[in-house]
Amino acid sequence: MTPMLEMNHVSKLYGEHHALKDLSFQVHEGEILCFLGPNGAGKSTAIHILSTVLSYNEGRISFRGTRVEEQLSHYKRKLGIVPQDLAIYEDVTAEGNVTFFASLYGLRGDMLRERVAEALQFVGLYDRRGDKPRTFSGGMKRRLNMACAIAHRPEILIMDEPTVGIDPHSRNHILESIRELRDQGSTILYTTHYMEEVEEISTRILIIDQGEVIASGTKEELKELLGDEKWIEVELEDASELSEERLFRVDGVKQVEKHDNLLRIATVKGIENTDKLMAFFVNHGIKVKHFTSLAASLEAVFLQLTGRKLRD
Ligand SMILES: Nc1ncnc2c1ncn2[C@@H]1O[C@H](COP(=O)(O)OP(=O)(O)OP(=O)(O)O)[C@@H](O)[C@H]1O
Repeated sequence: MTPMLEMNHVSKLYGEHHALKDLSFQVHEGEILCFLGPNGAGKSTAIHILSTVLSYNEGRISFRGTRVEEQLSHYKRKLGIVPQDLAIYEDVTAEGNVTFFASLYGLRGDMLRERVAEALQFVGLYDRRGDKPRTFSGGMKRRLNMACAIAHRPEILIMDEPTVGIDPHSRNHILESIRELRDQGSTILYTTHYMEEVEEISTRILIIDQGEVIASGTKEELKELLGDEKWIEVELEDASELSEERLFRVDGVKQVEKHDNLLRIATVKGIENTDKLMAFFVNHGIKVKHFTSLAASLEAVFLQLTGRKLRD
């Protein structure tokens, strides 16, 4: 089946720096595809290129099999974009904001009024439609930002970290709205560095690091990459005396990543090695500040693939 949207071997350079390196992926109809990656991974760059506000150096982007550049105005009408930075007018009512953006997509008359009301209801701001965003909380502004992007019923909704720094109520509202939109037939591309959100809403995930896709799949498929590994995180008071080589003598230790006084140790799942690891530090007179066993999470997958945490 032809993918809805496709990036093929796209590279983006800032001077000598590759923000995207030969990035390829497909977005299929009806999915919630989440881009997960640390700050600077290239998520926003990819989103800006797909939104057509940023050029790229190499590669090809297609919408339903045809190059985007060959159908630019048609493609743009199918898009809904929720940018990372708020794009709303603080001194125009909520209704005025949504009306303005929806009319840019060609909606007029009764249809425009209906869709604006529907979008405001959808994000839970209908009762505040006559108020100006300057009186809104950060979460309400984010929800209004979303209403502006959905009133014209886009086929594909692109959201760039839409929940950064907002209250839990608005965050939950946005996440629930995304699932509902998908149930109504929309396709969603969502970027975040919050793995909890990815766990909650994704139907598929692309893990991006340093401008490259390093893994993709459903969360279950990605967790299978962990195989028989279990990660343990240990914070030491002073790791300068630690011999990493000796750690490998502890049964089950497969990999050790050291960042100052923080150790991340990959061990074989099932071997009861936490006691032995603790004993190792005690026997070597190394004080342990924290000792945590990491759950089989997307964070652990990222750690296994890169040796770093998502938010290092
Ligand atoms: N205008 C620019 N000029 C130079 N370098 C840039 C520019 N925009 C982004 N970069 C670099 O490109 C890389 C990718 O940045 P990008 O903003 O796409 O990452 P991101 O994954 O969206 O991160 P964040 O979560 O912080 O938004 C980073 O190394 C960044 O420093």
